[in-house]
Amino acid sequence: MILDDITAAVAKRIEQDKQRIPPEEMKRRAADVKEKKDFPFERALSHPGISFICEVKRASPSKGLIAAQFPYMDIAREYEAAGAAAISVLTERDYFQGSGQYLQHIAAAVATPVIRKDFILDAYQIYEARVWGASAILLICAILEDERLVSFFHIADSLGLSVLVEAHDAGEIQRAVRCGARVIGVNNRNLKNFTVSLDTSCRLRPLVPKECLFVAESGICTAADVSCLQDNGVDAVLIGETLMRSPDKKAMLHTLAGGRHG
Ligand SMILES: O=P(O)(O)OC[C@@H](O)[C@@H](O)c1c[nH]c2ccccc12
Repeated sequence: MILDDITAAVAKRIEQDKQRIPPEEMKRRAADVKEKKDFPFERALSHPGISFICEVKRASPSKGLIAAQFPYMDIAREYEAAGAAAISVLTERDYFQGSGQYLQHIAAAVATPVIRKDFILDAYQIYEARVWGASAILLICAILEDERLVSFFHIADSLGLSVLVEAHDAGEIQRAVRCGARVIGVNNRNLKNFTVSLDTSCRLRPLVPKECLFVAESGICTAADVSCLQDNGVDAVLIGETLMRSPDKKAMLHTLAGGRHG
């Protein structure tokens, strides 16, 4: 299964990274980061109306190479200028052609909160995210048992990092709520077989308490998709491919927002 292949590759990378910067050193560097810990990611998504999390993604296992040209700094600045509430940066190297460097450079250049999009399997990656300047991380229920989900949530929280907890079915939503998540995302893409259905978000929305922010992720292509999700009580949408393939990202974001944005 693809998810197992990805997590195996990520686990290997983590071990290599720990050789370069040992865990104790990474932890120390994270503690030294001076920025305020006031959860800007959550604040940005709390604004009235639907918020857009725009993703910087070069490739994916389901779509292959998405952006042959990848001027990631220009892309991030364009998202910011277009009014993105947050910017998601893929940092997974083997399957998404991402990099921690992309995140580090982008977070240093924009005021918009940045979320580290990766397969977090080890607390080391959470300290790394803080060192790189992220405001939030993704935790995926499907790859973390409860014990790690809870402990990673608390580590991130104590560092001032917001956590987007990703679920794909009712059981995972329950686990996300129980771990204390304040932001819950439903991935419309099934990571086991890559099928996409926006109905997944709409079906699961009522299972998430009103106090939580709800993010619909993946497969969002049109203004009709966005307005349908908004009608179903979604607070924010996470959009990658549609924006990455669009030569004029600002115009595309405006279109997706039904002309009400940017
Ligand atoms: O490109 P899309 O279909 O708009 O999807 C964006 C985002 O939701 C997707 O990249 C994603 C959602 N959850 C993930 C977990 C890991 C890697 C990637 C993802």
